Amino acid sequence: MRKAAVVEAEVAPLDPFAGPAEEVLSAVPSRAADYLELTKPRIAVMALFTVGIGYLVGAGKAASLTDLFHVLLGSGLVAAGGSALNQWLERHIDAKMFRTLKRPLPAGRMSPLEALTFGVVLGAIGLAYLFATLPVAAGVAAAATFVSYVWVYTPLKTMTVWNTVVGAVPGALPPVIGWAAACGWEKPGGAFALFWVIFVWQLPHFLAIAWMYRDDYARGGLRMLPHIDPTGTKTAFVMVLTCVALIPVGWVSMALGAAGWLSVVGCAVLGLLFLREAVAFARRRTDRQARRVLRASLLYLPGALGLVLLDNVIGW
Ligand code: HEM
Ligand SMILES: CC(C)=CCC/C(C)=C/CC/C(C)=C/COP(=O)(O)OP(=O)(O)O
Repeated sequence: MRKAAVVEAEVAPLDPFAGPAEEVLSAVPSRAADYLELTKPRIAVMALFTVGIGYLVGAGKAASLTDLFHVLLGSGLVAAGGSALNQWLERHIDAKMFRTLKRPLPAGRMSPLEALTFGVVLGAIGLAYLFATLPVAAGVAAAATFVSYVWVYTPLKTMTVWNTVVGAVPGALPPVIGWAAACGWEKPGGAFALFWVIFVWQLPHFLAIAWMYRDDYARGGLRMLPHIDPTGTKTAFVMVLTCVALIPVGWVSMALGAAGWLSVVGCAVLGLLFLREAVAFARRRTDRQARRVLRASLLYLPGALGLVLLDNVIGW
């Protein structure tokens, strides 16, 4: 009995914000819940938030609810399809890791063909929808996101610790999809500013996760930085360095025409709060502190991007 309780504790995912959303998910009929799980809904929601910010900042006063709807729907389908294909490709790896073994494929609740079909159909419909309704640049950016996430980043996870830097490219492209939906190929400076914020943000975000699940990743044969850094000093160093790089993002965004003074000050404050958690991790490299860094990352991103949007709305 005691042993079962210990295994259950190991299997349970470390969820920074476990709460009512879990209850809602578990209330959904299991077939639908399996399809939903295949789309990694929480990451998708945050990614769509960044798509929306990209569109609204890019479009400015010319923003239209119709185009916002088109870009969110098309990107949502592409993101969902990409996540399903990521899980299809990694089904054998996911079966070896406690965090992922309850997913529909490793748990045997869904066949690989079903997941593959679901991923291809959603991805294709999403891309076709974006090309049909918005400037071609939006479809191109979404296709680049899809291909680099599924076919470049995912296979690299077992090959090199640099996979995280590669994975940060598709992670940072969603605001570019939004921007491209508004501006096409024009005014790329603002799109670059948003790309940069999210690119850099992902490194401390994921290194916290990689540290918490380092044994699990090793079991799955995935090469993450803690794998070659058992003491955590390198992981902490990169985490601190990338949090420092987040402090001037508001200023860079202003210089590139995507934000104003509110973002300069606000992003610096948010960056310092994030940095404080990373520095605490550098001092005490515990799972508990890594989880605090993850939680800080999940507060930083909506906060910083929300400020950038507010700055733009004030300027309209
Ligand atoms: C290199 C890129 C990234 C990697 C490898 C990564 C990986 C992960 C993993 C493995 C989790 C689950 C943590 C857990 O089970 O406790 C997670 C959580 C999360 N990630 Fe990321 N992520 C990346 C980028 C992003 C991006 C671009 C976004 C959205 C803009 C995002 C949003 C989230 C959110 C909202 C959560 C918390 C929800 C959840 O636990 O499912 N991540 N990330
Ligand atoms: C079109 C559009 C909006 C696309 C979204 C692209 C996006 C948000 C990519 C996320 C990047 C990423 C590497 C996430 C999770 O890692 P993982 O897949 O390694 O996580 P896992 O270990 O849970 O499988």
